[in-house]
Amino acid sequence: MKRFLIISNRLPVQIAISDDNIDVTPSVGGLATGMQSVSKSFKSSWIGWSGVEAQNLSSEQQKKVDNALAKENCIDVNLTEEEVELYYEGFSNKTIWPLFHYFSQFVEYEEDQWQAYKAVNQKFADVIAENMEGVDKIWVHDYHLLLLPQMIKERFPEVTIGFFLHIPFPSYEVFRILPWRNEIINGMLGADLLGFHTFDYERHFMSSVRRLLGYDIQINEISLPRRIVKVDNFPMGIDYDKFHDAAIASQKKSVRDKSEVRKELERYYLLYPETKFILSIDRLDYSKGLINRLEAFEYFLQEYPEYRDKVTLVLLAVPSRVGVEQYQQMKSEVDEIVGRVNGKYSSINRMPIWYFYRSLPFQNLVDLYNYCEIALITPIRDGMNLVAKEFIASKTDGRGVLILSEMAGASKEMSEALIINPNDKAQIAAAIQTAIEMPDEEQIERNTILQKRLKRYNVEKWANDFLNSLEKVKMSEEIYLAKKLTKIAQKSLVKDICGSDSRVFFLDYDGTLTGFKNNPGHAKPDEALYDLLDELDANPKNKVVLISGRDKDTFEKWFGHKPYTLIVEHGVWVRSPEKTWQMIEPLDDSWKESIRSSLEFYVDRTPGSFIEEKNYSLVWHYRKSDPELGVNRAIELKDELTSLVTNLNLEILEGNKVIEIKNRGINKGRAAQKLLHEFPAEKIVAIGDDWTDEFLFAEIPDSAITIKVGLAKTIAKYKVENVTEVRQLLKEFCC
Ligand SMILES: O=P(O)(O)OC[C@H]1O[C@H](O[C@H]2O[C@H](CO)[C@@H](O)[C@H](O)[C@H]2O)[C@H](O)[C@@H](O)[C@@H]1O
Ligand SMILES: O=c1ccn([C@@H]2O[C@H](COP(=O)(O)OP(=O)(O)O)[C@@H](O)[C@H]2O)c(=O)[nH]1
Ligand SMILES: [Mg+2]
Repeated sequence: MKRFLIISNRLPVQIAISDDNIDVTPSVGGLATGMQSVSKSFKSSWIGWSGVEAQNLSSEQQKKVDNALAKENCIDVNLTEEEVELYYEGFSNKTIWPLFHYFSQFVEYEEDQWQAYKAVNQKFADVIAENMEGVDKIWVHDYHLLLLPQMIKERFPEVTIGFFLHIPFPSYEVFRILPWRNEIINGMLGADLLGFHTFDYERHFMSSVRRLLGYDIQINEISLPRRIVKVDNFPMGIDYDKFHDAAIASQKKSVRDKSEVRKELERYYLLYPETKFILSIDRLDYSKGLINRLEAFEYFLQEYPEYRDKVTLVLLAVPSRVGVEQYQQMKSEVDEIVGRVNGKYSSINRMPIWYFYRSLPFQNLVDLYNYCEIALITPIRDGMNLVAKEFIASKTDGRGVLILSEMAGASKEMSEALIINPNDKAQIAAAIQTAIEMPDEEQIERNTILQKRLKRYNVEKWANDFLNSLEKVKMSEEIYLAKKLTKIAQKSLVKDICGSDSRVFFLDYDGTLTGFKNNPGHAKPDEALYDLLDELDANPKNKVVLISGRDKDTFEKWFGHKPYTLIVEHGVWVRSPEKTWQMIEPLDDSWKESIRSSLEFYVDRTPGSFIEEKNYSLVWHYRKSDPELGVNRAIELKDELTSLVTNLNLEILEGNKVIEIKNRGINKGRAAQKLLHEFPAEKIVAIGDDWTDEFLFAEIPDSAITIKVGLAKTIAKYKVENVTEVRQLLKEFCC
């Protein structure tokens, strides 16, 4: 049976060494808690860091660590103290983490941290390489390992790679700040499937790909020169039943078996039955918005004095990344505010904030979720936030109110919560009051909907969805590659062609014989191309037909002196060798003025775009424009032209970053048919890259050898990857 590998910086268990004892404890944080449930239900090994700095270990201890991890199906990537400092605390948590959470003021740009980041990603690739036996799929997680997909793809091109980002992907305007932005995007594009929590993160990523690398994107697929990468959003779920069942079981426990937390909460409640517990749980991280939460709570106590004796904020801050300065600073700030609020609003018996700086075992956590009436979750930015989901799952009688920041990925799926802006103290305070006063029926109504969704789209479903998509990507990749011209097929084509007595070669120009340039006028034929076409044409058995959307004057300039047949403007004009240009059929151009004014309006509003005028068509080019603006404007323009073109008997042709308006019914297929009528040939070859070439493939006889350049969908029989391969093939047809 095939194995698959899960890769993340932090393993689901953490190792602590004291004297000769090895302590294995579950890791804290959404990735580990969520994926832990997943890894148990699949046959997989998990590769990551155990939390121990390797150079402190004797070989005896390392052996013990490895054994302890092996029991959990985990494999250790040793990190040295220096690597932890530069790669984990450094580039991961001082550069990417703050930048991707929009804290650009905290971002460090240190070359040595970047170098360490690359080296550790490579180290992960090495450990993966040692464990590849029987592996056909690898699922890489999170921002520590953004370069890893490409590193694996280079070494193991056959293996299918999925990548999931657990934190936000920022808007391009923020991402572009990073000096190493291109390397990072390219690293991620080594994956076959890229997953994000929300559609917003996905579209931010796509925008960066478009702007930085200029790749073509069709809805959620990116066409790389040799591969397709699929991008989608998969909002991570939780192990719903685990929380829900544990909460039910806990309620049934006898006093003796109850957790300390539960006993404490119950005792307090007996004394002060009017108390509402407001729960706040997260890692102590500036992205989680602890400061603004505490300030909003303080504001609430100040502005709503009637509630002072009726609320207690249970604040659980889990220690995290304590080696990073901002985290240390924040700890002091939190301590200070908690002190201030408690100092100001405590009475002899009551303290408004119960503050814990530690992590709690699962059962205590569930009891907190289950017992506290309100959860106050106010991150400034958060990839997802599983705590919000766990709180709702642990509500056994449907009561409970969730106050959730609109900046958490989870808010996209949890609109039944009270959604707040984490920077708006007054709004948060008002939400606390609403939560306290919310009637039970309303709480139950909201939570029933939330619970149903969380139970259905749980973490297992999330992982299955991701892995199924990964499987499909593999399949569609196979379909894409299915038409790829193999060496064997090529040999037999060449044999076929060379054994025949007459052949016609229909060759598209841009994207087929030459690569694209920003300015179409610069995509001139080079000497090697002239030589190749001359050689092909020299054989009297061959007829070379260049068939293009280009205008007549350009082709006259470039190929007028050559003895090839030229068909231009998608089939308006033909020029046979040693003859003059002829119109294939009579056409009208009186419509141009009315269309031109529409196009000019778009040129004015779309910097970088321009109009190309041909004899019987007008073309709006947007290759040099902002890619997203260009696509949007193209949609608008098409929309605007639709009614105009029908009345004028025109049609719109959408090509590669161009929109062309021309007389209806004129296309390369029709022109090729006419030519074949005059010059029937034993063998017909047609090569093209654009979808306008699909007309050509469709209209010529079924026996023709049709070849698409690139990976896109086609009715052609074969695909080649690029201009170089086209030229190599034509060279072989010179026989
Ligand atoms: O490993 P640490 O440095 O101790 O940090 C803990 C984890 O924090 C981050 O969690 C994120 O993943 C959650 C699940 O997808 C998501 O709900 C949350 O919004 C994210 O912040 C981090 O992404 C993990 O890699 C860390 O292990
Ligand atoms: O003492 C604690 C507090 C929290 N958690 C877990 O830590 C995770 C936090 O994930 P979240 O997505 O909310 O944020 P992250 O810390 O990953 O940014 C949740 O699954 C919690 O159950 C835990 O294991 N022990
Ligand atoms: Mg072309």
